[in-house]
Amino acid sequence: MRVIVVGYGVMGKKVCKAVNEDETLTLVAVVSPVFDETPEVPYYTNINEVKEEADAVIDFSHPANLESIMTYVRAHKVPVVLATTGFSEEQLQAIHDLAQEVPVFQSYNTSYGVAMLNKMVKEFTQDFYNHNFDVEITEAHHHRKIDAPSGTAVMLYNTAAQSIDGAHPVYDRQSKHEARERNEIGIQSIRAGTIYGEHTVLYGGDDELIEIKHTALSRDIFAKGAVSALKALSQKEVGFYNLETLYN
Ligand SMILES: NC(=O)C1=CN([C@@H]2O[C@H](COP(=O)(O)OP(=O)(O)OC[C@H]3O[C@@H](n4cnc5c(N)ncnc54)[C@H](OP(=O)(O)O)[C@@H]3O)[C@@H](O)[C@H]2O)C=CC1
Ligand SMILES: O=C(O)C1=N[C@H](C(=O)O)C[C@H](O)C1
Repeated sequence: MRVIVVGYGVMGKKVCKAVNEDETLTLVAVVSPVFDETPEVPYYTNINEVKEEADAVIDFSHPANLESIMTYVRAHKVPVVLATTGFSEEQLQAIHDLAQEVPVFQSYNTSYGVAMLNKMVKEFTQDFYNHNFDVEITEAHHHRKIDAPSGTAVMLYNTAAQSIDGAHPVYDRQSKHEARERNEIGIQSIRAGTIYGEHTVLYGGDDELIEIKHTALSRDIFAKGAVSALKALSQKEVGFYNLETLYN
């Protein structure tokens, strides 16, 4: 399968390496507004200018690229893995609309461990909540990260919120000065140093706490997860897939 990688930042470069290491995949071009080093394959600032033939696209870049990526995959009828974070509600709707035309995989985290964490949150939140536990989410990332909360924290919030009537996120306690409501889910972001990504879901009850935490020890988990997702996606019909539905 011939692959275009959109994004040539920290993750884009990792994904190029993961594509090159897979004997069933060929990297044909990379796309980024700026190249701080010269890629070994043809490179472009806009995906719609790519001249090489391609069978799939992987995106680890910025939400500003979504429209041009959608134009490309619609025109070429190829599957796309969208791993960028920070999409708006309108963009997420547009991604679901796109999935009526081509196979689309979208996930704010492509690691196996976070998929399992999300599964646990789906399974346990209702019971904890019914037993008067509060739910709080904390995420920590490197100081380069521009979006907050992290996409993964948004995903974990959405999963937990399914089990809590009237759930709503609270990002800022400093302007509130009120005791927390039962059905709120606090989401806190830390940005420091070179942290690859940490996500903790805290269930806090009377005199007891349970924390479920995922720590990324390398970015390879995201790059390899995206490559695996692409390979699985290439076998799928047109539609929308995430980590919960792709491997079923
Ligand atoms: N789903 C997952 O598992 C994971 C997702 N991510 C997400 O992947 C994305 C990339 O992360 P990372 O590689 O660390 O980030 P980097 O900042 O290192 O790279 C971002 C890439 O996007 C480009 N870009 C930045 N701003 C714009 C813009 N306004 N318009 C067009 N292109 C732009 C950058 O170009 P330039 O160099 O010129 O700025 C670069 O090519 C983020 O959204 C991150 O949250 C990260 C890890 C795992
Ligand atoms: O920007 C990052 O680095 C990461 N972003 C993703 C997110 O926003 O959840 C996934 C991972 O935690 C790394």
